[in-house]
Amino acid sequence: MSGSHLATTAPLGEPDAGASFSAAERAAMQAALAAAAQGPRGANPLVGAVVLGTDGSPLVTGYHRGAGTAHAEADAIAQAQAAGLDLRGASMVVTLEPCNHCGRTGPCARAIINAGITDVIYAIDDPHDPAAGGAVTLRAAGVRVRSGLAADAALDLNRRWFDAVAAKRPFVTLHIAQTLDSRIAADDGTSQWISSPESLADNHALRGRIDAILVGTQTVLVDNPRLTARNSDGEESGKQPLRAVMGYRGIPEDAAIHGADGNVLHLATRDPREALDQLFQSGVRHLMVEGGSRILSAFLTAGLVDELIVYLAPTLLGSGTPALDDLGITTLADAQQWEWDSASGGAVQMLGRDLRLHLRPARPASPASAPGVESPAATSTSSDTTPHRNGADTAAGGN
Ligand SMILES: NC(=O)C1=CN([C@@H]2O[C@H](COP(=O)(O)OP(=O)(O)OC[C@H]3O[C@@H](n4cnc5c(N)ncnc54)[C@H](OP(=O)(O)O)[C@@H]3O)[C@@H](O)[C@H]2O)C=CC1
Ligand SMILES: Nc1c(N[C@@H]2O[C@H](COP(=O)(O)O)[C@@H](O)[C@H]2O)[nH]c(=O)[nH]c1=O
Repeated sequence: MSGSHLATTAPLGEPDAGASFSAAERAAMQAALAAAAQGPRGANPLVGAVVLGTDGSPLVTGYHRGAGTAHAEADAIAQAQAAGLDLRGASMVVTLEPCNHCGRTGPCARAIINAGITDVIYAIDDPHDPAAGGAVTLRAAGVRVRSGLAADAALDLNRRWFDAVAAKRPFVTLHIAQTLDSRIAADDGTSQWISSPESLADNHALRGRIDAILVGTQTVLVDNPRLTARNSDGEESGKQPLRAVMGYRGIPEDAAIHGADGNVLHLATRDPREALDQLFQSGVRHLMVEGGSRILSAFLTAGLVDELIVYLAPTLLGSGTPALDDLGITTLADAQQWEWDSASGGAVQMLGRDLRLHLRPARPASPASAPGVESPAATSTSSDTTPHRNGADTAAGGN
């Protein structure tokens, strides 16, 4: 999965047209998809894996917990080894083709072979060059490999991640900490704090997982923020994100954002795509856009937001800075549509007195999806052998 950084335009491979799957394998794939959804969205795709014993019964379930941690397959194998299970002759059901590269956590194809697993069933291809994919390595070692099971669901789980990688830009999480009446600051510019301590802790945990955090120049001038990841004692904790500021105006020399490490990037642009390009070139694969309203709106208008986290406080201001500026929408038909994202902690969480709302862009509407018109996509269950993504909008990924 750390191979997400290796973008390519190679199309995903075709599913195994003739592959058939047992009821136990189908059930295991559903469990693997559910496990995958427990991971955090970000630089790597969500991936889950279930190991089945020789009698088809599930032995262990693993999933990927984010960049730098064990891949789903390695997580499952480690659990099995910790439990003293012998995996020789076992099957592995996984939501993405096992990786074949040595990232930070070692190639999963090799780990599967070493564990003695003899059957691998995966949903969709690792969109790296297929010739370099884990399936090739597994088959060469005599492992029986089948793919295409629940391909639609597996693709949908990470669809915005696939899009981001194809576009060679970071995965973008948007943060809004707002009042019930959609204000992110009061009329006099005060805003600390609208969020509950629990929401702030959640936000700091997120800051510790991302590669970079971005605000507008106005937020730097008004708030003089540090933008570090800190623990409940206010101390910097763990990995710190690159701090990025977007806008033409310069950053004051004495601004707190410089910090002790000076790990700050001034993006002298008002173009979100240009900002993302510069961040991508700096190695950023997961960006959190923190605000303020004009920056949030610029990314939303450009369609460059993959995940939305709204901390909603039961507070009213009546006036002040609105969460969002103009999105260029003048009629309801052009409204942006979002859907609740049940992955990565769920769609709605209570954080102290706040609600944490988690959303992702709705799937593009098809003409048949108007009210009263039954959409085949909405009514059919996920096909097990539908074609994988077509090559046009796919790129790198990998597990
Ligand atoms: N509650 C919350 O979650 C948060 C609240 N805030 C609050 O938000 C307020 C600031 O919000 P806001 O005034 O909207 O300022 P922003 O922080 O969004 O910064 C706006 C500035 O960014 C530059 N800029 C860069 N790209 C664009 C673009 N595409 N469109 C417009 N401007 C761009 C412009 O400055 P330039 O002339 O330099 O180009 C512009 O003046 C503060 O009061 C702060 O406290 C901020 C973050 C989070
Ligand atoms: N007011 C507000 C937020 N404000 C954001 O936090 C920044 C301050 O960061 P720091 O200096 O590191 O503590 C500020 O500039 C703005 O980006 N965030 C939230 O989660 N909830 C809130 O109520």
